[in-house]
Amino acid sequence: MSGRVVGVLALQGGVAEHARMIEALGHRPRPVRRLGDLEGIEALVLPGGESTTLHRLLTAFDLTKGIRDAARRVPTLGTCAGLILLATLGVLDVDVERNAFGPQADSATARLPWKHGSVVAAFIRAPRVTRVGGGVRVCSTWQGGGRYGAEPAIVGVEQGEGEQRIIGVSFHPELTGDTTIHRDLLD
Ligand SMILES: NC(=O)CC[C@H](N)C(=O)O
Repeated sequence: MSGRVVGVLALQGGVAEHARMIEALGHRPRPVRRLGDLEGIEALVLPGGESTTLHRLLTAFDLTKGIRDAARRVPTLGTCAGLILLATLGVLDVDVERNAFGPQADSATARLPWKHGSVVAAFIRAPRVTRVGGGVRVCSTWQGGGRYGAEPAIVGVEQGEGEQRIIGVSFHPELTGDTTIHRDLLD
């Protein structure tokens, strides 16, 4: 067996899509539903969903501290509501505004810059980043069709190096079939 064991928070939201993408890249997804599931993981993904629900479930399943500790220990990706979790758990030094690009009906797909390349991104009731801390690098911005402000919004960030890297994106890379973000996290 090769590849990384990748914990995927599996309380609610787009779990299966992330698991499929992780597997397609030669890694081993492991659903995380209880504290013991975090043992031995070599990367962590927090999928999108509904962040209020996810917070409640993290509390109900007694996973808040475990997820916070794991995110500081292994490369971690949060997508959409997962990005909101990373911000509110205090592990990614950003502030976010929820539902910053309108309702479900305004869902959109766009090709965005990602570091030296690009990524095809799906936005579904997506948040945007309103503040980045000193150690946070902006990797993606989106004009959002110009409807949600004159300035491009920050929709992809990265903090830290190596195993302590944390990537947060407003969008759903797992829904477009574009593996750029997952490869960046895992390779
Ligand atoms: N697609 C998503 O993850 C949506 C996030 C959701 N709007 C929230 O604020 O929790």
